[in-house]
Amino acid sequence: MQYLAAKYQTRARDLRQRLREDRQKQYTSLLSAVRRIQAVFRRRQLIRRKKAEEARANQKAALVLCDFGRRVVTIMAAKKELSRRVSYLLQLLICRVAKVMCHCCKCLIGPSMLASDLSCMADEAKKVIAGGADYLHLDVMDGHFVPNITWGPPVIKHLRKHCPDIFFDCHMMVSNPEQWVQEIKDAGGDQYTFHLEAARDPAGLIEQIKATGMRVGMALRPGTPIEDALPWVDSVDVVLVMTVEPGFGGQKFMADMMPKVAYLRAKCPEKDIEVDGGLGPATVDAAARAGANMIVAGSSVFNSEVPAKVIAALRRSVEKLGNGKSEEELTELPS
Ligand SMILES: O=C(CO)[C@@H](O)[C@H](O)COP(=O)(O)O
Repeated sequence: MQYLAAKYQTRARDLRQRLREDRQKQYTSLLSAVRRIQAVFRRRQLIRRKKAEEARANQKAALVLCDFGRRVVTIMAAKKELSRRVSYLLQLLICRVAKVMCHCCKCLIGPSMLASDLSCMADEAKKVIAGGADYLHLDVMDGHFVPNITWGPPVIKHLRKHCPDIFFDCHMMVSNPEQWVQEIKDAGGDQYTFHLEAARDPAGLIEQIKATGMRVGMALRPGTPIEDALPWVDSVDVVLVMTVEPGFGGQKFMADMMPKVAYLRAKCPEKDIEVDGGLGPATVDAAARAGANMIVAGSSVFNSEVPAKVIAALRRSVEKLGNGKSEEELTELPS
């Protein structure tokens, strides 16, 4: 009996020992797997940080070059030695030579609902959300600041019920932007973009918008020089550079607005820069190269049989020409 008990005790001890060793082995291999994964993440983070630092250094040098070039061109244009168009082209060239590109701002695509079939706005919104839209661009027009009327807070409020999660970027083409801040917030707006040309007290308006918790956007008509916006750029979240005269969809993209975008990108490497008007797969490259990261597109998205394809094409352009991603890192085009 004693012999048997001793035998089983020894066996049980051996078994416990083996179990302990197995657990130890499993734990060690799990630990080394976790360490390997951590190392990969750390390496990726380092590469990303290095790229961002390089981009920032390039942009600083580019900014000095841009500033100098633009000053010369502006002085010449003021002395009527250069036409406005030639001066813009020269500025664009200066920005290009200065390699104002590659930023780390996330690419966001916002279909403009103005181009949708407004008799079934909610379904149209759901269609582009399913197609990969990052946000919806909602053009509020009052028939005074622009020669067209669209919708206001009540329509936005109803749309919000159908699309509870998507970001609403409200582009306020109105003469009195101070009047609608709270209404837009209450209707479900996430971003309030006012036109600098319409604001009586931009600093006060920016504070008013911020107090509601909405993101602040500042839009510029094509004729407004970028210099007019500089005092407010640091206080807003997004600068919207209009690439058509505001008021209507389906207009021709104004490539001569790109120096504004490039200049702004060089000055503010981390700011969201939005472009709006005439953007589609055929025109987006110029905007992406100049440094825009938020792309509003109406007709090109809603007139397409497959909006998801257009949205992906716009995104790829910004990722490639703006973020400097390699071919393998780009968003895949849907089949
Ligand atoms: O704000 C506006 C027009 O004022 C834009 O949002 C347009 O709605 C863009 O439409 P497409 O030019 O892309 O068709």
